Amino acid sequence: MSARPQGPARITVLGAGSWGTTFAKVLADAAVDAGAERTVCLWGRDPEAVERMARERRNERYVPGIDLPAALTVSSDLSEALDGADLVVAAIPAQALRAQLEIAAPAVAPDAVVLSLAKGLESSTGLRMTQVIAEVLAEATGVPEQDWARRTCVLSGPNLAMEIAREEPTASVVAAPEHETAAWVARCCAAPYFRPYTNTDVVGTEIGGLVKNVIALCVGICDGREYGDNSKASVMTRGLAETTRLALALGGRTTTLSGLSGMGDLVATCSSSLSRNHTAGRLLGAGLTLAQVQDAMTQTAEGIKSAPAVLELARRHGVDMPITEAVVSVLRGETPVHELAPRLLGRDLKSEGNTA
Ligand SMILES: NC(=O)C1=CN([C@@H]2O[C@H](COP(=O)(O)OP(=O)(O)OC[C@H]3O[C@@H](n4cnc5c(N)ncnc54)[C@H](O)[C@@H]3O)[C@@H](O)[C@H]2O)C=CC1
Ligand SMILES: O=C(CO)COP(=O)(O)O
Repeated sequence: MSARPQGPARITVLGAGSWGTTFAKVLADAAVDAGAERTVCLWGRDPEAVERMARERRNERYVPGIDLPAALTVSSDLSEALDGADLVVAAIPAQALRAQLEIAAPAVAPDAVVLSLAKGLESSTGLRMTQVIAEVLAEATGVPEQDWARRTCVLSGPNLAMEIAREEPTASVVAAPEHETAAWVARCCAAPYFRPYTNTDVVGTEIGGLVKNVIALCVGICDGREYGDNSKASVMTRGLAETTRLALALGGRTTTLSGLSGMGDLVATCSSSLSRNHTAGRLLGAGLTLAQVQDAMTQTAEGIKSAPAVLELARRHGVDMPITEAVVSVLRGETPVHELAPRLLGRDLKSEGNTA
């Protein structure tokens, strides 16, 4: 692929929830900071909500109290939003991405770079989001899937949207199959309060981001049961071990999992009351049923839908993921939350030596 434009570029963010809105702000602030001729458009599917955003210059539902940058435009018209976009950012929840992208695909330029922000597996196929994106765009445009795969990247890291919206200092990772692509995308989103690192490990970066949601559900359950820090640190550490096993089996790298998009994101999500996955777990741990938790949640907790797909993927690759397995069993109503700890601690002792 040739170098992406150093000069003018048009960026479109699809999805005006908490992360899409926040990341659009990052991109717009980054362009102003760099003095670059980049335009950033945020697309949302609800025309009324988008009109309100345009009028009030805020997205009060998802990022309350945050002013949108003057340079950011908003639209609910897909063709207008995507017209001429060099970089298309997908900030749509994992289970909705395929259907939405199928609608958007005819308006996506055949040489665009696509960046996925979602942290989930598609439950019907077990595919990662970069795989879904390449598959859908190949089907719609006739450009071969491997060409889209080369231009499809992921951004992941300890990135709780609300903290970034408040411009609290944060680091992240952009992973792309080719370093040049990752570096271009990183330049597009490097803002005074947001520092992207780059790598070429798309698989490891995606797996770290999506499995930590499942581990955060388990840590949330510990909080709901009022267990202390030993329990939570044990789940986080062993959670990282099983995440790393899965990532390596799929071709990811250990260094990715010990970095920002592995350990970094796990620590942030499992420690924060801002995390929707942690919150969902805490409510389960406090005794709510899954249906009650889902009713109580107003934003996406990806781990709930992704957990069974993660387990299925792990089984297909012969990877042992006991925490994920236990969380899935709780979600299916097979293991009551008070039996989660005995289930995990009562497993056969193995001679794992210093790998633990
Ligand atoms: N909020 C956060 O702190 C972070 C979220 N993420 C990931 O970003 C992805 C998006 O999540 P959030 O923005 O947080 O979710 P959210 O729950 O805040 O918002 C979801 C947005 O997606 C829209 N949406 C839902 N279904 C849609 C469809 N079929 N077509 C178009 N739009 C649709 C909703 O209208 C809403 O605007 C998730 O995969 C999440 O794991 C990643 C890092 C940080
Ligand atoms: O991915 C996130 C932080 O990096 C956000 O986590 P939640 O989706 O659990 O809020």
